[in-house]
This record gives sequence, structure tokens and C-alpha cells, in this order.
Amino acid sequence: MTDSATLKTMAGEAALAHVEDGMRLGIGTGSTAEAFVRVLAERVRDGMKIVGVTTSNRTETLCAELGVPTETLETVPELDLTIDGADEVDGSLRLIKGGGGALLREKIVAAASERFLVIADASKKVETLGAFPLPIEINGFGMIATYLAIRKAAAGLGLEGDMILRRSGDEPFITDNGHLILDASFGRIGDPEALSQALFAVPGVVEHGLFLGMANTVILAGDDGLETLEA
Ligand SMILES: O=C[C@H](O)[C@H](O)[C@H](O)COP(=O)(O)O
Repeated sequence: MTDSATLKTMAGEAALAHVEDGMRLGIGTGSTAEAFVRVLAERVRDGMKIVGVTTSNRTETLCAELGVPTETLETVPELDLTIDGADEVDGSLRLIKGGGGALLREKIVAAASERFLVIADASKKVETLGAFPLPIEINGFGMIATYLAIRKAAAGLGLEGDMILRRSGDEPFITDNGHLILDASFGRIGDPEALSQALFAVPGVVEHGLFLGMANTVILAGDDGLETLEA
């Protein structure tokens, strides 16, 4: 069995084949995206010219350490390609993301890109989204009211389950944009589009981890090699 780090590097190397000289590149967050940054950095050292726009402070720091040039989305607001990981992928290229807490910036960067390429190890592929708790980014103001409103909205779709405030040690986890995250264990999400709409109708919800209709390509690395899914 191939270990997880090797699978992530395989996926990162496969993603590199989609990167062309001169590209404006959205760069994701998480261990798989970091594997990609490491192979990208080698290519940059060999002379490839790209400009990266990162999706988290964590990825920004890694790019700086490895010499991958970056700008911000303010200076480079339109991107050619974004490469990022995912927590779950279904057969329709719908995703759950946000396990690392970067969902808001990840969604903004992916939406600003001509193409969105997702890389993951094959264990992330699921029949139905929802085994991975759905990250929901909320404003700190009125968080209990927002929590109750999300519960009600989900119950209206027949979805119930624990919603846990994400923590970092003894403190609530705070996102790069200063928000909180609820991890919602709704179980199987039969209608992700309906859930997305219902969540966005709750005023305190800033973003959620359902990435629907966004991914153009998904590359999955498994023991048997690479599998590519196209939208
Ligand atoms: O917020 C984090 C991101 O959405 C990650 O891309 C996602 O959690 C997958 O991370 P990893 O590649 O570490 O499994």
C-alpha cells in the first residue's frame, strides 16, 4: 500500500503538468496543496515563471520559505488556474473543503480562476458527500443565534447531527479572516445544492465548505495510480 505522503506528492506532480510558464496560479491550502507547492518550488528554481495567489497565511508562509513568488488577489484579481486539495469529492466533482479552515479564501480564489483543478488521494472520493463534517464559517457576532438558525435550516432538509465549534487547543479556532467555524456532522448530504442555498440564507453564515459546480478537473492518486475526473 502506498503511503499517504507519496500519494499526495504523486497528485502534486500530476497537477504540475497543468502549469504553464507565465501562469497566474491560485494555490490552495492543506497537506496535498503543500505537496504541490513543494514540486512547484523545484520547477520555479529551474526557471519557470509563475505568480501565485495563496489561499491562506499558512500557504503564503510556505511559498515564501520555498521561493515561490506570490502576489495578492487585490493585485492579481484574475487567475488562470487554481490547484487545491479537498476533504471529499463525489462523482459529480462536488466537494467538501475547509478541513484546514481556509474555505473562504479558497472559494474566492477558485472563483477568480479560469480553471479549478483539485488534487487528492483516492480515499477522498465518496459516493455521497457528508461523512466528513461540513465546515461552516460564521461571524462571531450572534453565534448562538446563527447556530440555532443553521440547525433549523438543516432540519428543514431532513439533516441533523452534531455541530461543533472548531477549537485550536483551548481557544476557538479563528480563520484567517477572523471568523469561527462550525463542523456539522449531518451525515449523507443528499441534496448539496439545497443545503448550500439554505445555509447562505442564514445571515451569520459567511461561507460553507460545499464547493459545487466549481471544479473542472479532479486528480486522484491511489495505489493503482492516477484517476482523472473531468466536469
Ligand atoms: O481548508 C482546507 C482545505 O480545504 C484543504 O484543501 C482540505 O482540508 C484538504 O486538506 P488535505 O489535503 O490536508 O487533506
